[in-house]
This record gives sequence, C-alpha cells and structure tokens, in this order.
Amino acid sequence: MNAVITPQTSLDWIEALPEPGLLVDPVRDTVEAANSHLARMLGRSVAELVSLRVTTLFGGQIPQLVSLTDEAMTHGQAWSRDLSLVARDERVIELEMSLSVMTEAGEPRVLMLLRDLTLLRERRERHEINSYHRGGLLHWKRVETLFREIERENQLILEAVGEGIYGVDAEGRTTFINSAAERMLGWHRDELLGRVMHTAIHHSHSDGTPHQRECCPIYQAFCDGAVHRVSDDFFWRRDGSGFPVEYTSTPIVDNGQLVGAVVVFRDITDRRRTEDSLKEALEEVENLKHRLEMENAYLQEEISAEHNAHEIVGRSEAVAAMIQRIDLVAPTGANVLVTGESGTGKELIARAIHNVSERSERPMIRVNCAAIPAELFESEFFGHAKGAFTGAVNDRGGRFELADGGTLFLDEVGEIPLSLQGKLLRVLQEQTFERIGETHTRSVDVRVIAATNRDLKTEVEAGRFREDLYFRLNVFPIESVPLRERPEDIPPLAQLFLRNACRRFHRAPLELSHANVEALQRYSWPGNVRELENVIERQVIVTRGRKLNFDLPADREAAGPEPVAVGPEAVGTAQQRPLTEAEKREQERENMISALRQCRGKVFGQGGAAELLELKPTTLASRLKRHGIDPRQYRNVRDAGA
Ligand SMILES: Nc1ncnc2c1ncn2[C@@H]1O[C@H](COP(=O)(O)OP(=O)(O)OP(=O)(O)O)[C@@H](O)[C@H]1O
Repeated sequence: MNAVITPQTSLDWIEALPEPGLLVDPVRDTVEAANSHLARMLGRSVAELVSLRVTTLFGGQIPQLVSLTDEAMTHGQAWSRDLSLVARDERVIELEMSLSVMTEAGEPRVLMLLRDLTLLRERRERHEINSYHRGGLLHWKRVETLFREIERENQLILEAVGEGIYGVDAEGRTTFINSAAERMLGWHRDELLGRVMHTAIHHSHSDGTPHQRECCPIYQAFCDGAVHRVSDDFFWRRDGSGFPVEYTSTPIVDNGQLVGAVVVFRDITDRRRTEDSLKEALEEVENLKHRLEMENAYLQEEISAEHNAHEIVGRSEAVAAMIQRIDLVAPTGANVLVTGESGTGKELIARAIHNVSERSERPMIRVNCAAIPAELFESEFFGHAKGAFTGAVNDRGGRFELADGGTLFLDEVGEIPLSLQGKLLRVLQEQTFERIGETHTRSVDVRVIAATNRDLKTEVEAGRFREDLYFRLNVFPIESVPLRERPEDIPPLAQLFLRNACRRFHRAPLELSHANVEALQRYSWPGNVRELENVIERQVIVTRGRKLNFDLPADREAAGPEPVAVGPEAVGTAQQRPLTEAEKREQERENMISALRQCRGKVFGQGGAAELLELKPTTLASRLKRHGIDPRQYRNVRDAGA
C-alpha cells in the first residue's frame, strides 16, 4: 500500500533518511525533494538537485528510468542496479535503487533511495574481511587450545608409559626425561636435564670397559639420521648398579637439520632371567632327552644281546658265601671287584649288587673294556664335544654320564690301557671329569663294579696295571668260583637252563634224567656256567622226543676233571689233580688256536671261533689279545683234525 503524504507533511523527513534519497513527481518529471546525503554523494547542493528534472538527472538513461518508474507505479515498489548518476567531478556513480510509491495531496510521488554500488561493494568486502579476520582469530584460538590439549595428552602419555623415554639435543644433552626413565635410572630429572646423557648412564659396557660416545648407537642416530634399534645393551643407574636394556634411538629432524634424538628404552632384566631359565630348562630337557636316548639305545642293545637277568642259582657253599658278600656290600655304595674265570657269573653278581643297592632305580651301565679300541676308550668313558676329533660329528656323553646316579659295570677291567687308567682313577676319587674337547668339568655320582678274569695283582707287578687304581677298585673283592669247583650247583643250574630253554624254544617242559645229571657233572666245564647253559640250549633244540642226551665231546670230557661228589644224587666221586695256573693258560691258548684253525681265523658270527667255543665274541677277542694271538694268522691254515 502506498504511503500518503498529507499537505501539512513537511518534507524534512527525507533529510532524516539514513541514506541518499530523492522524492520525485513521476508525472511532472520534477524533483520534489532531495536530502543532503544525495547532495554529498553527487557533489551538488540540495537546491541544485531540486531544480533539476528527473530525466535530466538520469540523462541518457530515460528508457531504464521510465521502465523502473512504471514498475514502481504498477507494483508499489521496484529495485534496480541498472542506473547510474554522474557527480559534479564527472565520476559515474553506479547505483542500487529502491523505489516506493506514495501520494501527496492525491498526486503520486516516487521515493528513490540511491546507494553507491561501489561503496556497497567496498562495505561488503570490508565486512567479509572483518568477519574472516574475526573467524580466523576464533579458529586460531581453537587450534591453540587443541595444541595445548595435544601437548597435555602427550605429556600424560609420556608419563604413563612403562618405557623410559628421554630426548637429547645434537650435543647429546638431555632435553626431557619421563618419570619411568627417572625411576629406572635412579636419577632425578633436574640432575639430568642439560647434562650429556651418555656420560651419566651409558659410559661403560656391562664388563666395565669404557663405552666411547662415538661408538654409541644413540649418538650415531643424530649423526647419521637413521633409527637405531639395539636389543642388547647396558645402562647404569645413579647408584652405580647397571641393568640390561633394549632401546630405539630415533633422530629428530627440524627443517632438514638433525637436532637430536629420542630414546625409548626398556629394562630387560626379567626377560633375560626368563630367557636364561628357559634356556637352562631346554638344555636340561635336551640333556635328559639325550640321556634317555642313550639309555634306551643301551637297553635295546642289552635286550638284543639277550641279556640274562636270572637270579643267582646255586646251593654250594661258594655261592652261599658269595651271596652273603653281595648282601653285605650292596647297600654301602663301595666299589667292588669281581674276579673269576669267564662265564662264572661275574656280571650276574654285579647286577645282583646293583639291584639290591639304593641305586636300583637308575640303570646299571655295562662297558666291556675288551671290546673298545684303544683310541676310543676315553671318548667311550667320558664323551666328547662336537669336532673334538675326526668323526666327532655331535656332542656325545660317555658311559660315566649315562651311569650318573647308578652303577657302572666295567667288565674286563684289566683291558683298560695304562694311559687311561690315571683318568679313571681321578673319576673314582673325585667323581669329576671332562668330555674330550671341553674344559668344563662335570660331576657324577657313580658306583663302579669292576670285573676281571685276569689276576690283577700279577698285572700290577708286571707294570700293566696301576697299583693305585687296583686298590681303588679292590675295595671289596668278590670271587666268582669256577663251576668245576662247585659241581653241586650243576643240577639246579641245569634245571633252570632247561626250563628257560623249553620256554624260549616253545617246547613242552623236559626233565633231566639221572644219567643226564651224571654226564653233566662228569664234565669239567672250562666255559663254566655259560657253557652249561649253551650245552643245554643246544640239546633242547636238537632233541626230538622227550629224552635228552648230553653228548659232550669225548676229548673235552677226557681232558676235563672227574665228576665231583655233590650229594645223594651225585654219581660217583672224583679225585683230580688240579691244574696249575700256567697249565690252565696253556690249555686255554691251545683250545683257542684249535678253534681258530677250524674256523680259518674267523672269530665273530656264524661259524666263527667264538660260536665254536661257546664264548661271547668280545670275550674271545679279549682273550686272544691277552695271549697275543692274531686270528689273521689262521686264515689259510686248515686244522689237521678237521
Ligand atoms: N649262579 C648263576 N645262576 C644263574 N645263572 C648264572 C649263574 N652264574 C652264571 N649264570 C649265567 O651264565 C651266563 C654267564 O654269566 P656272566 O655273563 O655273568 O659271566 P661272566 O663271568 O661275566 O662272563 P665273562 O667273563 O665272559 O663276561 C649268564 O647267562 C648268566 O646268567
């Protein structure tokens, strides 16, 4: 709706407008009023403006003016940015115009509000600059707060982490240090800030030798610009104690310049301890595994050798006295020397001692000293380190280690080379030894039972056996009496072996006849109990019916002693001239040579002399050695009687 200006209305209101204004009569084309804002904008006076025609004022823009005025007259108001006015100084002022129509005394009037567009734009720009500036400030305020917050959080993190953290400048002087580092190093941060950190905590290696700063990875980080990770180093505390550490030293680069480093470190004492005990445990497991493997291999060997673990059988006084001595010595742990001819049961005695001793939970390890080549003795006894000699491809424990906590049975102990006897003596005395190729001394707890069919005293006199070792072994001697000296043991032994053989060869139980016992007792048994066992086994194999027939070789029977009276079941009595030691040796020698001739020098395996003599091949080998007989001499010799 148009505004109405009454006749009494003064035109002063136009002066009161806040911006340039012009009141025109659109019909008469006259300027009815103008305010001083407009006059100032155009550099003219109000009076001058009022004297002008409207079309003159907007000279050259009549069509736009008419169109705009028409629009205002039609709609009551109009708006345009198409018109301009020329100021007194010829400056063209582009305008934003707002027109509104009113009535004065029934006549139409148009009020024009004119704004300098340039000025408006300037204002808007200034406004934008101002608001941008104000917004920027706010933004910066927010950023600043954010940074402060981040720094605070960083500080909290630095303080909260368990790792020690410190920074150093390019000279290595401490720039910051967190609480964990203070705690671990025992220094207060005020004492370290500004001080060269290397001299405080990293001056020496763990063994106390100086650690040059130039070789320090932390120092290198800000020299070469690379991150240095060290998993095995040592830091010192304020009180002079040290601890193992792992750390990362990261260089700090500012504007392309290396300005220092940040070190993050961790005390690895606990981890080391865990690693060490784990390593120890693994080694222990490895040792136990190795030991079990060795024991297993040994036991397998024993089983495959058909080890006979019978109880001691015999009713002779000799056996009764022997059992008494076994019971006497077994619990003491003393070393025992068992002497006696081959096959009389020396190993059986050793086993009996072990089985009744406190060591029976651990194994009895047997070493046949006659079967070990001289150069392998030491390794066999004490073991060796990998590479200790050609062929030592692995670490290997010896028999002493294997027997730790148990018993070591040294069979044929007289065969141990003189060179090794001293070392053996040391283990017996001190229970310590070293593996070949190792300096580390090992301790063991081993009871030694030695056995020999040699007269060790004679060996000592001949200088082939150390006297001190002899005394050490001979703490408690037990003699295993030859079978021919206790014929009353033949019947129970023969019955035992017959029972065993029948079971072993899946035969129905067989009985010994009176004649059988008689025949067995007539024979002298140079191979002792082992020979008796073999003879009975052979009979069980060859006998088809139920009647056993011991066809003992006539020559041997003839050469052997007469049967001995052993009780009511004994057949006949015997008086014989006992053989002298020398005769016995000669007889043994001839017997072996005869066997070698028949077997053409073959000792081991089927058809070998050992089989023929019903001896263990290793036993025969050691006897041949003792008698200085070389089986190779008989390779091409044919026994005259064969
Ligand atoms: N009194 C006994 N009771 C039962 N078996 C026996 C007896 N004496 C010996 N034997 C048996 O005779 C065989 C030979 O015994 P053993 O191996 O102990 O003799 P050795 O004297 O150690 O022989 P070598 O000197 O040849 O090593 C074994 O099978 C053993 O079990």
